[in-house]
Amino acid sequence: MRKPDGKIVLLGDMNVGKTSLLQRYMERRFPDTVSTVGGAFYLKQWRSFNISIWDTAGREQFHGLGSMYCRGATAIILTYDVNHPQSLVELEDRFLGLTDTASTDCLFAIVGNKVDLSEEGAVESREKDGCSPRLAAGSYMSPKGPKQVQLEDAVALYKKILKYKMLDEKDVPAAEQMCFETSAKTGHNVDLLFETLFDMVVPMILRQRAQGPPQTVDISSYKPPRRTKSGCCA
Ligand SMILES: Nc1nc2c(ncn2[C@@H]2O[C@H](COP(=O)(O)OP(=O)(O)OP(=O)(O)O)[C@@H](O)[C@H]2O)c(=O)[nH]1
Ligand SMILES: [Mg+2]
Repeated sequence: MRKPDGKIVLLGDMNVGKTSLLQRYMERRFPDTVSTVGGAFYLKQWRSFNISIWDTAGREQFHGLGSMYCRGATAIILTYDVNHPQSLVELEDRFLGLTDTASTDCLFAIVGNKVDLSEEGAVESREKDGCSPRLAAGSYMSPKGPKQVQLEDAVALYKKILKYKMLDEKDVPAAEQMCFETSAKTGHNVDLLFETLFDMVVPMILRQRAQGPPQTVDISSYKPPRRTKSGCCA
């Protein structure tokens, strides 16, 4: 198997929907999932490039593995559940530190999943199904509450990440471009998320290729200087 050209890693608390997002994108469906053990990956061919996408376990007991999965990552998707504010807090408290092993120019996307469970998301998906928005907005049809985490909260986290990584806002993609709200259930924004990242990862792969392999010293070709009589070691 050819070595992948780029690596994308999904991180985030358990139950936020990392596996579901990946399956929605790769398999075009929303199957029942079981909580991930360790990690698993898919290979995606994007143009002429092979990109590996790693799904990781959010459960605390697997936390130690996170930084291993992030090693050399070209992009990291930090995932939270828009209906659980604590899952956004966990991204900063528990997951950001795991990304220290990623590539130095690693991209970060912040993804709020399960928007279909909140009022706005629910109305949106019913509109798509042909229901009138007026009816759909009626309380008897919308037992769902408002979204608990706003997009601005994700944007604020993105800016904190830049600070943590000591990156300048003008050198990286804008927060508005890198914060997404998705639903693995309806497919809302899922293709947009992955394909935006693939398009951003490709120039990084090309840049890394142009720089060539890391500079190393070939000790097999090293010839020690010949000792002479006049030399101090003679
Ligand atoms: N309504 C709704 N449910 C979702 C969505 N995404 C995932 N779920 C459900 O949330 C639960 C957890 O989803 P997973 O994809 O297994 O979550 P995970 O982040 O991979 O969890 P770990 O593997 O334990 O880290 C499952 O019951 C999914 O069906 C979504 O967009 N909308
Ligand atoms: Mg999972």
